[in-house]
This record gives sequence, structure tokens and C-alpha cells, in this order.
Amino acid sequence: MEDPGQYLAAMRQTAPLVHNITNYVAMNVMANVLLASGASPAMVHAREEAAEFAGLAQALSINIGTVSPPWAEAMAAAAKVASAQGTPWVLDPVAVGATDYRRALGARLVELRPTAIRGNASEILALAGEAGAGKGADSTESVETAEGAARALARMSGAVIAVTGAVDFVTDGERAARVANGHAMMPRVTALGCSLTGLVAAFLAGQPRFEAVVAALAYFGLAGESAGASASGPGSFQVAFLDALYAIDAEALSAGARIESA
Ligand SMILES: Nc1ncnc2c1ncn2[C@@H]1O[C@H](COP(=O)(O)OP(=O)(O)OP(=O)(O)O)[C@@H](O)[C@H]1O
Ligand SMILES: Cc1ncsc1CCO
Ligand SMILES: [Mg+2]
Repeated sequence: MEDPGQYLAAMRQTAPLVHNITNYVAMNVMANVLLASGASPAMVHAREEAAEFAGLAQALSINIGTVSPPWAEAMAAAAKVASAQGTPWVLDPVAVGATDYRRALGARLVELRPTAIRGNASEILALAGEAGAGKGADSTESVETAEGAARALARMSGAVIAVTGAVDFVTDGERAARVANGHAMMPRVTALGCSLTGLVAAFLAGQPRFEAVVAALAYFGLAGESAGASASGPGSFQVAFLDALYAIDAEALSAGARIESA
């Protein structure tokens, strides 16, 4: 993909308000990731206001990590508004293969037409109806194992599917790309996948879907590489990672992105 940096520049230019209905673990990490990157996050999940707030935002992310029934109703209501208004929204199906409740909720949210779905390999396999229980929120499968499921899920749902792991895979059902940026420390820090889902939402605001998702993944992975070069473990990695998201500009992203069509 030519010039992924333009999508970072466009996102920073608009500093989109990103509405996130996310999990308790991710809230702080994700809000900091979005702020460091140049977006404007708001974590809003009450049933009484989620739909109204979705109507104000430029993008929405929905993450089922610590869901319970009132949150599920807020998620569905917000997703309906976003889809009706043409606001991009991204689903993060955390541990969707683990329980019947998550499987049913995942299927219900997919029916509400997310613009993109971002998950690890086990989650994308499970959401596509294939095996892939995962180990709670962590993947037990490689990204390559989930590529076929990702293509099928893209065609079935109409969403761009991003499967993340050592090398990320993105497809809209027709086109596909691999993003090799990233660092092995990233899965040792909680909620980075969740935070990436919010960032994907931010990049999608007003931008073409496939390109925006690929650029968001490359930017996130490149920040991971930069942080990994100086960190001595997962603790210092988190701090260096926020600094790297802040420091990387459009030129650095275009120079450092490792994207190949697949
Ligand atoms: N082994 C690895 N090497 C390099 N980068 C990785 C590796 N594993 C994950 N990543 C990167 O980490 C980021 C988060 O992806 P990951 O697949 O770990 O999400 P996740 O499992 O949903 O995380 P969480 O549920 O903890 O939020 C992505 O940018 C991905 O490319
Ligand atoms: C650890 C964990 N448990 C539920 S959500 C979450 C954050 C990573 O997905
Ligand atoms: Mg996750």
C-alpha cells in the first residue's frame, strides 16, 4: 500500500471523537493510546445514553471483554445508531469462542453490520463459526490458521476483518494484506489489542475502510517496534509505547510500514 502515513495525518487532522464501549481492563490503556495518537476518546457505556452518544461521535468501538447484559443492550443500541448514520464502528470480539453467552452476543453484533472487526486468530475463527475457543482473551492459534475464516467472515458480514498476531492479516473479502510490524512484547501487555481496535475506529473516520485498517495496524506495530528497542520488560514497554505513538509522524509511518498484499 502506498503512503500509509497519509491516513495517520488525516486522523490527526480531524482528531475524531471516538466513542468506546470497552472493558474495565482496557479503559485507561485505550484512552491513553487514543490520546497519544491524536484522537479524542470517550468511554461511555450506560444504556441510557450510549445510543445518543454514538450519534455524536465520528467513530465507535465495541469490545465485549467484560460484558454483562446491560452493557450488551448499550452495545446493540449504539451499533444500530452508528450503522444507520454511516458512522464507522469496529467490533472487538474478546474471547468470543469461550462461552455460549459470548458466541450469541458476537453473532448479534455482527448482524448489526460493523465496518471492521479486529480480533486475534482464535476470536476470528470462533466468530466465523470454526473452532477457536482460545485461552480466555489470548489466542491459541496462529494468524495463518485464521486467514480462510477471515475471508469468509468478511464476505458474510460485509466488514473488513483484521486478524492480529505476529504478522497481522487484513481482508475485505476481495483484497488482503499482511502487516509485519510489531514486537513480541506486545502480547505481554494487557489490552493492547483492545486499544488497537479503538485506533482502527479512529483511522476509519472519513477514510476508505481497507486502507485505513491496514494503516492503523502498521502504525501500532511500528510503535511497538520502537518501544521494544528501548524497553527492559512489559512495564517500561507500556510507557515507551505511548511515547512512540506520539512521536511517529506520517513520514516515519510511510518509511517504516511493512505491508504486503496477500
Ligand atoms: N508475537 C508478536 N509479535 C509481534 N507483534 C505482535 C505479536 N503478537 C501480537 N502482536 C501485535 O500486538 C498487537 C495486539 O494484537 P493481539 O493479537 O495481541 O491482540 P489481542 O489478543 O486481542 O490482545 P488483548 O486482548 O490483550 O487486547 C497487534 O499490533 C499485533 O500485531
Ligand atoms: C484480560 C482481559 N479479560 C477480559 S477483557 C481483558 C483485556 C484483554 O482482552
Ligand atoms: Mg483482544
